[in-house]
Amino acid sequence: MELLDGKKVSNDIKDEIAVEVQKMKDRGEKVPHLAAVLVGNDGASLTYVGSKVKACERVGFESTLVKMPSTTSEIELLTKIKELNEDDNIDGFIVQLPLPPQIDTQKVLLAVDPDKDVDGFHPMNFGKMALDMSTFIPATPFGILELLERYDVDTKGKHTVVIGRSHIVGRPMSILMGRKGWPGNSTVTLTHSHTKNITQIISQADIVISALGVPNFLKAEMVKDDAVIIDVGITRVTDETRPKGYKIVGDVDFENVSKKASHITPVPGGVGPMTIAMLLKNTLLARERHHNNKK
Ligand SMILES: Nc1nc2c(c(=O)[nH]1)N[C@@H](CN(C=O)c1ccc(C(=O)N[C@@H](CCC(=O)O)C(=O)O)cc1)CN2
Repeated sequence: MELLDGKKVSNDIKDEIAVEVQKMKDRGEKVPHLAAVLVGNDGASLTYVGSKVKACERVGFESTLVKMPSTTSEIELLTKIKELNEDDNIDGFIVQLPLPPQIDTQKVLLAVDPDKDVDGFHPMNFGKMALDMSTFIPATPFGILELLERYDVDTKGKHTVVIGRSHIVGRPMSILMGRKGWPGNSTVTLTHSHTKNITQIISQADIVISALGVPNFLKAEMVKDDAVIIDVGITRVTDETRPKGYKIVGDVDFENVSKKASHITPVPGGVGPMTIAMLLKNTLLARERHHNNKK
């Protein structure tokens, strides 16, 4: 079994990006600037935006964290997005999800300027992705593709089973794995809560990508020998013995599934850190496009 070490690969990617940023500085160019909008004080979201800001510092990007109270109205958030769209200093920005219930997430995602949409969630970018056009690919699926590529995992003609059809992971992942090229050229089954015979389908998969958010859902007896296992589940489970009072658990029973798998991502340290690294890659792309458009 080979571990798909997202922590290591994400550090490699950050080092590569830092080199590009240094080149920009040497040419006297402005460095990329990412803004992150956080509405409310959900603990996990605070951790994730904190990691995004820290990652920006590490590679030499500028960053701006916009914190808004959990009582923020939809119009207040849309006004802030308009400001960020119009701010020439900001190359790309994200609105951390999930949003509080009084805000319509779809309206918010539609309001983001597609050229600054480094999350790749705007329908324009999502559509371009589905049509194989150059665009911002959502960071988590993008990170999974990068891991498969860097570990030279063969995806051509393989049966990939994606578990979960969220707009952030499952849906884009299913499109990307079926695309022409590599990683891709896979035959994809997208499964969800209404899928019949899901265990039978999973047992036929060469590659399983689980984005369900149910701790230890995927057991060893459900997967075939030598399957590639990608665990996107990140659930916080109370554990008083830990300094933070919780531990992070994936969808996969790692201890037993790893004995059967050819490749597997750990949780933590797998797909999560890759999400941050690929957001930086998208921001670098946004900066380059922004710079070229100004010429
Ligand atoms: N606007 C967005 N919102 C959300 C996204 C997103 O891509 N854009 N994805 C997730 C959360 N997410 C990034 O925002 C994210 C999740 C997990 C990690 C990560 O590094 N996890 C660590 C564990 C960290 C911990 O909780 O202590 C790991 O797996 O090793 C990074 C980013 C939903 N919202």
